[in-house]
Amino acid sequence: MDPSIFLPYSPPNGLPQESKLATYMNRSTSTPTRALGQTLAKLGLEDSPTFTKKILIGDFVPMNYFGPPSVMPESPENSPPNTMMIPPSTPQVHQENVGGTTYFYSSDSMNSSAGLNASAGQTSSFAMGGDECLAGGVPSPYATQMYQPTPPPMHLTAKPGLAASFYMPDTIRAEVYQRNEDVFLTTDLRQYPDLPEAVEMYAELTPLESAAPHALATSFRATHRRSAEHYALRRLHNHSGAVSKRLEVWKKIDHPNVVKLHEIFSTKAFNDHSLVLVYDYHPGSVSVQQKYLGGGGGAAGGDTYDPFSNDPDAPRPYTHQKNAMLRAVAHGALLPEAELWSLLVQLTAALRAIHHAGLACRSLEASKVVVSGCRVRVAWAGAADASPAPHSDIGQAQQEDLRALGRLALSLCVRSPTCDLPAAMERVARTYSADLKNLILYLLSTSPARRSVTDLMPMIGARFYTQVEALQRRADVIETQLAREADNGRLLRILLKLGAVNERPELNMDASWSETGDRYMLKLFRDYLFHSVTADGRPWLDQAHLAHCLNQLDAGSPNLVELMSRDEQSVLVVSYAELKHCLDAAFEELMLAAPPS
Ligand SMILES: Nc1ncnc2c1ncn2[C@@H]1O[C@H](COP(=O)(O)OP(=O)(O)OP(=O)(O)O)[C@@H](O)[C@H]1O
Repeated sequence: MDPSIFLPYSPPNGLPQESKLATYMNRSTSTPTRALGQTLAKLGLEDSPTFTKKILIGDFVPMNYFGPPSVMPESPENSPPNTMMIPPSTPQVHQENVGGTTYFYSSDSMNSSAGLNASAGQTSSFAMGGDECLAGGVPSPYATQMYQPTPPPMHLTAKPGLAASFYMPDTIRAEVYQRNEDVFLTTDLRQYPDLPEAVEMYAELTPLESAAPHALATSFRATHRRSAEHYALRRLHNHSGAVSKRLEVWKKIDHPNVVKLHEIFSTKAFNDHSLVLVYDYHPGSVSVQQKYLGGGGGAAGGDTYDPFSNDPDAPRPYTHQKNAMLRAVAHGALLPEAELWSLLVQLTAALRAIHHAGLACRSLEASKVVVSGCRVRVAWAGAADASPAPHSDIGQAQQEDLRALGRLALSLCVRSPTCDLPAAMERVARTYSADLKNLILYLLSTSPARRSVTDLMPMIGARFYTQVEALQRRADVIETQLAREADNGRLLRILLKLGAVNERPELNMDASWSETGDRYMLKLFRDYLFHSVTADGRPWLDQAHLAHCLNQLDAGSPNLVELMSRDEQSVLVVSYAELKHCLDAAFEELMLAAPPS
């Protein structure tokens, strides 16, 4: 921020020279004290016992955190914090002693409309969005993009309310944490003594599956040595000979339902001639096989019957009535139809992209489709194409992809990796809609007529809109949470700055650095934020108040705040704009002294 935007400060007369405030005022040449609202008269600090080292908030307990409509800066970065309020003359600082406490304020500010936001309890808005951001009828572009509304006052003990107002819903958080956790999970690498430390630019190889003897391919999570990004590596063992040119086309496929292929290289790091395909790593992914057809809950988890078992004692599907089917859905044995459509819509979208690129998937099976959250992706895309296959007809392979999708859909319907076709179709007919049955029949068709993935669209029909709607709703929820978290990140950055400045034992051999100049003001502000107490001396913890004050600081609001010295002898009335300037200046000083990163 340009320091010239601040008016020069003329030292007041008669400050108690021994006070820290005087030190501050004498040293600071850039930060004027100004603007005290009418509400000063309401201050109820006279009764403060002088012997206690605490900052009373009594009257400061906010009835409403939003101050009166006030002039907002055009932008915190490039505009003066309150040019519209500051008269062009040098402000005169006055002091007044009330009950042993000295207040400092400027004469010009006596007529200021800016109130002591926290103490006044006024009901108008220090607006946080929309039209409320208008200041004196002038819309502030910065104000309109400021923050989520400050939540109503809530105390740190009120957990349920806090969770709703400040933190993201548990479901989203659990999903995020699960993904974060995934990349920290490590396998006991002693089980893999032959694993190289690094392969080309990839290190920290962690097998994604247990090692199978004589496997033709293995998969790893790895970390890029330069970017530290995680990638999924597919190693094709003993791959000698040419690499298909199709892999270059696969690299160009960038689709949300296809795991992206980035790089292909051969290596001898595994003591053979391996070909390694490098893909995006999607933490928390499990294969459709694992999620729906393998271990875990549901029919495939072993707690339900195999409807197509040859065992004559096994329950036959046709003996079950419709309500038994519905019960099975309710207990997770059968997949709800909506979930099936979601999987199918996403997989047809993937096939559409692959086929339009003139490629074929060739490996659309349950173990090669991965799910993370609601997203379904074709994994190891192109790996089946790694070796050139001169005799393969791509059109034929695409027809086979559609049949593979039909088989996968059928397996999901009956929750079994293998099934007898007529019996499975009968079950689909009894359990699911005719549309789903017809789609599967179409996909499984062996008719010589060439079918295209785009033919599937009319069969999916309105279900496509349901999927779009569901995705949009999810996006809405996530965007709302993102907005909150963006605010939290912003507040964290201010706190980090404050933390770096406050109580710093020394800077550039100056042991009093954090106690003098601009930093003294920041120390008092920190006390006001975190160490306020109630009238009877108990800690006053109100997260909404903290968030509100930090927001005002970040915005450089012209609203005023009272900062009391620890000896309670002085009260400094200062605007958030000034505090912001102090913080920026102090932090810049730190940055200059810090070694280059
Ligand atoms: N891009 C990816 N990001 C994250 N995890 C993935 C990715 N691709 C696959 N996985 C996960 O890696 C695990 C192993 O996949 P892989 O295909 O090697 O399994 P597999 O069934 O053992 O197959 P194969 O026997 O052919 O190696 C699966 O749990 C799968 O969910």
